Amino acid sequence: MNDSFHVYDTTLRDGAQQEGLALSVADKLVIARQLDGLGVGFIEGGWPGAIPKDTEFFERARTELDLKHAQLAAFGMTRRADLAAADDPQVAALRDSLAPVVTLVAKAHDRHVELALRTTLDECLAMVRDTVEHLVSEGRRVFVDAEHFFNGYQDNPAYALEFVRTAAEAGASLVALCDTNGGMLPSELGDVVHTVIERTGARVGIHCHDDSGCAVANSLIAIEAGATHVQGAANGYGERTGNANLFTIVANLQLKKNLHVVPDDSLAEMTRIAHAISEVTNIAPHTKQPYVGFSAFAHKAGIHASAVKADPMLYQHIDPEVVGNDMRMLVSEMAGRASIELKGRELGYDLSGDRDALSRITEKVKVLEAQGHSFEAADASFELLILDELKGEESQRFFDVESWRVIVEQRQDGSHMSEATVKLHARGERIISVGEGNGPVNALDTALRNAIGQIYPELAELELRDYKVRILEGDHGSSSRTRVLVTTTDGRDEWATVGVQENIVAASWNAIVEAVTYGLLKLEG
Ligand SMILES: CC(=O)SCCNC(=O)CCNC(=O)[C@H](O)C(C)(C)COP(=O)(O)OP(=O)(O)OC[C@H]1O[C@@H](n2cnc3c(N)ncnc32)[C@H](O)[C@@H]1OP(=O)(O)O
Ligand SMILES: CC(=O)C(=O)O
Repeated sequence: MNDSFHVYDTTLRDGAQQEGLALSVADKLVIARQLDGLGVGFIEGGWPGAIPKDTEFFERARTELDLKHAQLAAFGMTRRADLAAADDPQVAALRDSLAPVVTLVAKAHDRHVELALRTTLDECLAMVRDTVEHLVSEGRRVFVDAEHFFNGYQDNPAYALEFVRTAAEAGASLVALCDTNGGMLPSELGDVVHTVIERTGARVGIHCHDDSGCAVANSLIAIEAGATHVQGAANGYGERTGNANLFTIVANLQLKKNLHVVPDDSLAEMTRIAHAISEVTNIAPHTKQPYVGFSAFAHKAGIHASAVKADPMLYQHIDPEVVGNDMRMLVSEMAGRASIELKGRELGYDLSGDRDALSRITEKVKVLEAQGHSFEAADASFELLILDELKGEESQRFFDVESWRVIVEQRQDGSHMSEATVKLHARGERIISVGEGNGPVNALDTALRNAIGQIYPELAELELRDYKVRILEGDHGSSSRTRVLVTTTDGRDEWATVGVQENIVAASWNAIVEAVTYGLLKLEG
């Protein structure tokens, strides 16, 4: 571990303070392994003694975690006022967690000492001193989180500075200055960090919250001002608007500030790690998250695509591969020929030599988007459109639909049932099939699959995974156009198709027919 600069992760403690986030001990162990894979120096596991799951986490970590890079830190408060550190059960729990590092939180803002702790500034400093000395004498490395440091410094700089000196003199390896309320702006925060280092000589870290939207910027400016330890949480998790996003900080330091804070090959795993952690937290990944978001390198505007075709770096601040992400082209009404060419390449079609086909596809996309289609989230429909242009519609028709109909029935017990009939022609046969379902779309899907399943039994593998409806032109009420997006899977891959019609069932039918056509094309190889 590089001790001259620390990346300290607080996902399992401060990140877990996020509304809607509840981690089991098993979840915490999985996340710790992912963070260790990223190469962070410290993982704050939680607050043993205060939260039973966190006590268990540290117990299980001893046998179940084999960390390669990180050391575990146990978080907790200093001794209570008027209690010896050695006699305080909370302090004992930190010691007994056997974590090599203990991070103590203490109040660096005089107003908090008076109103929340209801003690004197001298007693609060003594609480810091005694607890640090006790834990250091027990062989622990101690970090101190100076809670509300920046607001404290604004109100009473003498006390805030004395707080830092006291912690350092007692043996704390560093004092992390916390923007607990998250309201600081970069220039002011940077000046304070600089002054603290100059006036105390202590090793200083930074811990920021994002209430002013500046947590990452504040962390970076603190590091420029001399902080050598940065705290943050995966995906920016945390109470209120969250903690500083550790992934953004790490990528910025490594790629923009030339600070080698994690191994290069681990940085290339960052997108995967960010998404793996989202899976565990069960919080959908933030698509616009810098560096690791699904949209972080997605290009939509035609002008951008035409420049990206010449050199992707004309519209990207880094090569996405460095952080394990991908560049993506989005096809929409904003596409130009370059967007279509690049998207085609992404899907495995070389359209570069066929300017006419590119123009026709671009035009078709614009017309269909104007009618309500959205190809951005329906790659499979776009691919069928390319194939129509390249091979002709006939070549990819596995079946011709003669007609379909569906009824919805409410029964005496209040339950609903739908029944669909589909008539189609495939391989020279006329097939009539019926399907039942809990709704009209389900019934139609079943009827279609029953019909062509007789000829293409492979179709049994396909499954409707997701179904989204959007009413377009809302001012027309029930006569508005409807866009349906359907996601289908064959158990290995997923693909999305789109259907647009005035009638919601017809829109769904179109999306399903495209989904099945695409599925058959895939199965055909
Ligand atoms: C900025 C941050 O995010 S800090 C981390 C905050 N995280 C958490 O609070 C999560 C875990 N917390 C808990 O489980 C509980 O709050 C506990 C176990 C710590 C304390 O629970 P309780 O004893 O019931 O006290 P309660 O939560 O009501 O109040 C906190 C007490 O700690 C005291 N306290 C707060 N900060 C500190 C500190 N840094 N050092 C010493 N005492 C402190 C308060 O004065 C208050 O004392 P009181 O009980 O005499 O009024
Ligand atoms: C310690 C901490 O989480 C804070 O002050 O924000």
